Amino acid sequence: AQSGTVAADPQQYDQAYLSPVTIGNSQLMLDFDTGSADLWAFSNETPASESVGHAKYDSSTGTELQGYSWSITYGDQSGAAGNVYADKVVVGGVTATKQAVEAATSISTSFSDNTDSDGLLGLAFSSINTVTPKQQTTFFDTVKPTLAKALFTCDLKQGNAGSYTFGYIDTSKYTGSVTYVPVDDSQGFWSFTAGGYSVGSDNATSGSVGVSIADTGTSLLYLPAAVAKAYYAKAGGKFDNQQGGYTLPCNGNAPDFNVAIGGKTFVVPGSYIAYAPITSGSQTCFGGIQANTGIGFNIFGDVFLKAVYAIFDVSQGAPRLGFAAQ
Ligand SMILES: Cc1cc(CN)n(C)n1
Repeated sequence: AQSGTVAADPQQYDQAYLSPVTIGNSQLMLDFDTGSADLWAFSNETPASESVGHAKYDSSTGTELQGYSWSITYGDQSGAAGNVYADKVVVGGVTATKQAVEAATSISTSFSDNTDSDGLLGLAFSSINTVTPKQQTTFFDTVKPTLAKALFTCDLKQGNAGSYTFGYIDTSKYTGSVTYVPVDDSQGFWSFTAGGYSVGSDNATSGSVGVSIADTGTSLLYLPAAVAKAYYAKAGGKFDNQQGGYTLPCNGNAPDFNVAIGGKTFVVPGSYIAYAPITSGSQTCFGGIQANTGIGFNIFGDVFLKAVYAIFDVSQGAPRLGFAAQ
């Protein structure tokens, strides 16, 4: 049975985390994304003008799936599209001998401009994979039957390298016990229900945060508008239309955000919520908590995930998420 671990290296401001992946004879840095289900990469089929500074997948090592294609648009309106190959993919020593690899033939500018990232490796449920005419499986679903345990874990860190594991839980990565909650995979996401919340030292949580997805591919923590409003009322922040979201002082006094999941309270340090100066050197920071307006559910992105050790577990039959403090 297989198991392995791979580094998750943060980009500036932890905007995304990139991990080394070998596809055929190509080595690329991919953004592991539990909020989508396509493994796609810059490739020899990507226009040279769109792939300056990126490592590319050389599809000559793969077997083309004739007539297959893919096209994806993410929540931030970035997107890509292209052709499909079957090729060998290795992540942290875990090998998928015939993984669907989606070679990009067109890519939006936000991907072309981010030269740290050579593509995405989707870890949501394969039910939302975009390949047509026959949907393909994610890397995790492809290797799942060969893994020691049918699970993967995520240990992201603020401003430091974290890691993903496949097939095992690294008990040295967390403190205390793991709290498991059921996952509703009907929309293809790792969706769970978060409970009460509180701001700052008063850790008696109240209210209900509600339906949420665990999404490593999203940088921030998107919460109900009322919860975001309550947080910034205590944090001395304000909604800034020009910035397109809440901002707050970068002065190190941002209060923690506490949220109950499965009856256990998890703490997001205020320092994670003073996310990044709105412009270089500014004393005003863009907020790591934003309203989920227009999304329809909460997104527990990297601002939350780097405060916990997260276990994405289908070993029990029904999918579940485990969270532990780190
Ligand atoms: C590229 C990308 C991935 C995600 C989250 N799934 N977003 C919002 N953008």
